[in-house]
Amino acid sequence: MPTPTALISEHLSQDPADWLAERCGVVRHAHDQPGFRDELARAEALIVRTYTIVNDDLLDAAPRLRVVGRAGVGLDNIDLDACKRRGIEVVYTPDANSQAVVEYVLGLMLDAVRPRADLPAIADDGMYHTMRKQHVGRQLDQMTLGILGLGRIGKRLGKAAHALGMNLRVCDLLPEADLRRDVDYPFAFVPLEQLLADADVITMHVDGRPENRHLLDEQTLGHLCDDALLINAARGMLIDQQALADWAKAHPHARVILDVLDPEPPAPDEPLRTLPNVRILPHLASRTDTAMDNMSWVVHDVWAVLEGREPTYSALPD
Ligand SMILES: NC(=O)C1=CN([C@@H]2O[C@H](COP(=O)(O)OP(=O)(O)OC[C@H]3O[C@@H](n4cnc5c(N)ncnc54)[C@H](O)[C@@H]3O)[C@@H](O)[C@H]2O)C=CC1
Ligand SMILES: O=C(O)C(=O)COP(=O)(O)O
Repeated sequence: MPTPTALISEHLSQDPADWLAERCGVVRHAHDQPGFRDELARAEALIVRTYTIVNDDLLDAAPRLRVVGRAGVGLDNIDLDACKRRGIEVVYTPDANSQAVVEYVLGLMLDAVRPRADLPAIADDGMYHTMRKQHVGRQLDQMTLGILGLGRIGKRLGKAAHALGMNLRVCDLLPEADLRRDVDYPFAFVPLEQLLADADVITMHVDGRPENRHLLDEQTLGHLCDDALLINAARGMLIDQQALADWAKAHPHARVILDVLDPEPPAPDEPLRTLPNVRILPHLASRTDTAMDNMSWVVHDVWAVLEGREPTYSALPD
């Protein structure tokens, strides 16, 4: 076969990129830089992460494309139907960053109930004793965790949270029996509204399918406890941000941690930016060296498709 070209439009670790370059042409060109469409016109493979929007408009400019590799998990930036219609395979890396997300969310929870990282250095003995009086935290084993979405990430997080003694509530679209088959720890399976009402900490791990847009809106947010801690490290589009800002303003004892927003980065006038009980983080959940490498090995499946072999992980239904 003539040597195909793979176009890499976002970060990819060096070793996987080198591995692919030993097999085919590799071009790195950022999706938001001039000249991207010219490279796209020559590419048989496109390797993306979160921010390259693969829709009809992009695919119209990619007549030779045979495979899109998503280095990562979320597929909401890729129009799977459009790819399928054109016979373009989509491959991705399920579970490549689950552990990174779990450790990140656990860290956020631990720090929220008992802050350590931001404590000032001890200046004198008076401050030493004052700090001991002031900094009394809470324990996770006294809390209920609501996991919205018991998929790959949610299941691992549930295991860790159970090991720490947390009481678990779970909401998922899948049948309860299917979920229980995959986990060996106890949880209560509840509807969304009950999960929001019962939990001290709510963590979101559902996917960004279009129907999930504004899953948390003014109505559903109204079920949260006044002092809830809400963490979203899944997708920004899951939450109506104006409704969340209104809710956070009205509930000063509640806290919100958002690793993801819609759009990213958030608009300069995004109301959530200025609220003292809202913390915005720049989509960091998957950013460990291990997870970034794991995701980048999507090149294995990209190359499999280019060679006419079955990929290990196809994002397209048969
Ligand atoms: N912030 C970050 O860096 C990262 C974010 N993510 C996001 O996390 C999402 C979840 O990842 P995985 O656990 O691997 O996905 P998954 O597909 O294994 O799990 C998603 C679960 O959510 C459930 N679900 C979907 N819609 C629902 C709804 N409306 N109500 C209740 N349950 C619902 C599904 O049935 C499934 O069990 C990804 O789709 C991605 O968007 C993933 C990795 C890193
Ligand atoms: O895998 C996912 O869904 C992610 O959100 C990972 O984010 P990234 O593409 O590594 O910035």
